[in-house]
Amino acid sequence: MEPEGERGWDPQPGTRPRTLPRGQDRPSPGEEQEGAVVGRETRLRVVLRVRPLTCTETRRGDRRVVHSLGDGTIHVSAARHDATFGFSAVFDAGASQEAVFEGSGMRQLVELAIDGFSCTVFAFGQTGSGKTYTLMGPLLAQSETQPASPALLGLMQRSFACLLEQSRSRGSDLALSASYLEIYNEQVRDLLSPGPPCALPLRWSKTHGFYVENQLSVDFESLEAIANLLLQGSQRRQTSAHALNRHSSRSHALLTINVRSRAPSTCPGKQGTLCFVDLAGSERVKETGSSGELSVEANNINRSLLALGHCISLLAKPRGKRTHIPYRDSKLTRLLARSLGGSGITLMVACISPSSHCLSETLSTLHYASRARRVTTRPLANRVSREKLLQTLEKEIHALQLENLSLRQQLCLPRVPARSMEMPGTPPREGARPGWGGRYGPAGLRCSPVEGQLPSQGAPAWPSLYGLLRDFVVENEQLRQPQLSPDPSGDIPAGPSCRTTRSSGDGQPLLPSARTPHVPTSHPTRLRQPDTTPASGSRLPKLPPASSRPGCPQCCPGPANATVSQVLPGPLVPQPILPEGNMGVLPPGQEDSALPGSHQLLRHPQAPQGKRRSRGRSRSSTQRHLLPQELPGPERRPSPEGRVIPSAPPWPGLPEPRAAGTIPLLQWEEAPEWLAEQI
Ligand SMILES: Nc1ncnc2c1ncn2[C@@H]1O[C@H](COP(=O)(O)OP(=O)(O)OP(=O)(O)O)[C@@H](O)[C@H]1O
Repeated sequence: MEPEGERGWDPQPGTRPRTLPRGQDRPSPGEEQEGAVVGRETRLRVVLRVRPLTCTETRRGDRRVVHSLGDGTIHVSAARHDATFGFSAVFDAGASQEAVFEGSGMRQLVELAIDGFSCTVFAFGQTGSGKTYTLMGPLLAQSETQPASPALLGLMQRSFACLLEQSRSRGSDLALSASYLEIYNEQVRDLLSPGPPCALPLRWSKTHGFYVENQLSVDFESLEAIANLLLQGSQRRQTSAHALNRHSSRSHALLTINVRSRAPSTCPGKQGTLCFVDLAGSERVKETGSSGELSVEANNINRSLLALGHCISLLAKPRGKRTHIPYRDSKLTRLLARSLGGSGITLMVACISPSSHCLSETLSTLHYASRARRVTTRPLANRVSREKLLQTLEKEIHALQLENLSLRQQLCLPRVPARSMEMPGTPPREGARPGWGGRYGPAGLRCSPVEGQLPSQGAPAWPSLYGLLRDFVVENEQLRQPQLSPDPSGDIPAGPSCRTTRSSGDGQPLLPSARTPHVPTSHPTRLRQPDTTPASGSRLPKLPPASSRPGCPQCCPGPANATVSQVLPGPLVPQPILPEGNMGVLPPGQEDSALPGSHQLLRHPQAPQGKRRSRGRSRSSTQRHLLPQELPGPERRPSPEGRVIPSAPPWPGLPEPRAAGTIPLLQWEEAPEWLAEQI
């Protein structure tokens, strides 16, 4: 029995890292986060899973050389090897998937992610040792013919279910999104974006460490949606058959769930992540019979695992004696930097085969895992304060103004319409129609701060900032439409209120079931616009401000909801996907302001552009958005194939209160008249 404290972060309720009051126990500069911190030195938790002997191993007459002794210890007995290893938990060949989920502490990890921590679980071991099976169940093998039996579902699916269940039972309103990438031959590739895989840049920022630029994030609200994302992303992952595994993963895969709580305006919001890392297995080319491309892959896999092992050995030393940790030696170690040595909470699942044939690899995994148990992190919960959110919104507005201006220049339109460049708080000019300032300022809702100023306590600027932001986004969308997808029918060129998904038949079968329902062309949100062709010849349909779009009484939940959900392309809050080590995800809470250009969320360059879907947040819906590059210079835009389409606005978690009479909520029949008036 190992002493208390040697078991890694304890999965028992009540002994989890505590959240301290703000300002107490300040973290080191690189780790500074908004709001509460924990910062207590916490060991990685390492559990071991032994898979059963495979048919091939049994046929070959291999002997079992590992035996669980109970109480977290395992004994290896072979001719020249006799050793015992201790772990936080050991799951023998007979252990069910459920037992692994419950016994590994995975459930507690999910709760910690909801509490705002950056949590990581990664599986490692030799090829064919059961890593993918432990994390995902027999996902790929069975999906071709039939779905996996519920009893075989892995840690991932069980965690998704637990997350959604917890979210419901706590009554908390969680915004969930997922990103999924692989590191294949030292290239980081997005598994959720459509089209052929292309390498994404892995960058570093002084304040936020390593992050993947332009990674796609997909919102989800149901188990079915996230399970589909997992399945379809995994089908895009590189796999091959070799002598030891018919479905061998040739890349390291990182699936990250961002958990953002929509806290009331008075409290800071929590932003946690839950990252699943399915490492490719180490392999001896002689054993697997790999040659050609397979052996190149094997070399890259082994090299990155070696780099990981090296980092772990150095991290296992006491903090005071640690030298430089060479995270930069591989993409994998860069992305895991935060989980291993930073402020995350990490669970490692070591997987081994019991076969005598795999003895040396098994011993190597066991030594590796034992070392990892000495690694410590200082978990920090991520909080985002109102002030930070306001700053983000202001940056966002500024960026949108610039983008708007640039689009107008490209379209040879009048430089700036008076209303669109007014900042909240700017007094209206004599005789001018109420513009942004008028609609959202004193006469409308509440005063917003001028740039660089934070609102004083009790005078919240959110609604006006959100409204302003949203209107800029809508206007940008309108400006982009004529350039990007002229619609010869004269209909609104698929504005943000009528999104459709790329159908599975258009050569981009990605994630069909994970999306919001298609909005039929007859849906009232699909407005017809008067012809507003400008002198340049481009069509420039004008839409009413976002807030005034009529809702559909049949399928939109309510006026406020309808207004918001039909117009805006993005989800609630900026969802950058960068991280420092933690699976390529920036420490939540730092993301937004951290990244150059991350103030603006863009839909994926390759996203469908012809039609768009309604943003109704149906239970099984997903929305996709992407971290931008810097604004808005043409040289930073993706190629025509992957051009930047309208920015998805950051949508704060709080429902925006609209002052009665400021922006009319119209019945559908009243819309044309109101539109005409506006135009
Ligand atoms: N606990 C288990 N119970 C039953 N079958 C298992 C178990 N673990 C693994 N297997 C089976 O062993 C085979 C190899 O498993 P898996 O693909 O998960 O290995 P892996 O470690 O991910 O390999 P690679 O590194 O090559 O991707 C699969 O056929 C899987 O179904």
